[in-house]
Amino acid sequence: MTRSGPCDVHTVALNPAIDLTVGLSQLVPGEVARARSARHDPGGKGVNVASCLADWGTAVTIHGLLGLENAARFEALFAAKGISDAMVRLPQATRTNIKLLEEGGRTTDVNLPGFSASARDLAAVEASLAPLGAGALVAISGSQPQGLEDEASARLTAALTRRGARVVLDVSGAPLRAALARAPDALPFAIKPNRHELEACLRADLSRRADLVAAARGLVARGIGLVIVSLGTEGAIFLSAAAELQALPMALSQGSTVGAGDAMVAGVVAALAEGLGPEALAARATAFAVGKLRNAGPHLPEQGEIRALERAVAVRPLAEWLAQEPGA
Ligand SMILES: O=P(O)(O)OC[C@H]1O[C@](O)(CO)[C@@H](O)[C@@H]1O
Repeated sequence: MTRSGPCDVHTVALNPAIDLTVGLSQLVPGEVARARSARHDPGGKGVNVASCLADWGTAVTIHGLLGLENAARFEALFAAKGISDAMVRLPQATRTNIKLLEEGGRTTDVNLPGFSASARDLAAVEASLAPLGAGALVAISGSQPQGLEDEASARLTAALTRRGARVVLDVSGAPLRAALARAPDALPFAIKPNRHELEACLRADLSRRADLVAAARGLVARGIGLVIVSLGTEGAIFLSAAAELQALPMALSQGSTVGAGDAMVAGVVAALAEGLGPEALAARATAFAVGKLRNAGPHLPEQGEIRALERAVAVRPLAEWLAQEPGA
């Protein structure tokens, strides 16, 4: 595997998780379910992003917080994939999140709150990111542990942005709202909410395409370089000052959808690191997400398969998608 990338690439996971994926024929709430299979994978958004980037051949360092009690599973992943480990250890256990995967691919996630962290722990993560400035690309992903202020990810983003790093931020809820409330010189370079997360953050109904696009354009006008909204089987929209695009994946395989969004973030980071233009970036990000569906755990298929998927992604002007409002 070739290592590539003129940029210095990093990810941040403040609240990683071991994903316990339980295979069931069907989930019926309130009834006893007999599991057909179970597997444990090191996960959490920042871990998944780092793992997919490493599979692609990008040299990557992971930062954030990790429970000392069950760190071995993560350390084994980092060692196997050559991921540089700069995570701060807490004398606790990393959470286990439950993924109930039914035949046909429908997944129900039960995400636990995880360990508690303090302002001092966040300061230790900030210290590990302190050397990063211009030339660095940093993906900050996932929820924040209990004990940290809603501002935690926004604060890391602001410091990195002010030093000239580009931050790709994939958080939701109050942490996303806090990051978007910042002054233009402290905003992330890119965000990737799904439609529901953007609606919750902006407290707006964005079910109509026109409203969704207007909201995304508003964020670009405020100074976010790249706004990506993921739309499940409808693909994703990509808006920047340079281009407005929709990328539509080919027929999807029926694997667990867990981590597909993280793979998309990894694809965005890989594309930015390689200096790809907007169309190629949209195709790369979508191919990573589709490729991830084919694999259990935080793993991408090999490069050749991703490049074939990339060629099969349909990227078109956003105006075409906008003109086809369902029910209009
Ligand atoms: O940090 P959150 O929002 O609780 O999400 C964590 C979950 O998301 C995933 O990263 C998938 O996106 C899982 O690996 C993990 O269990």
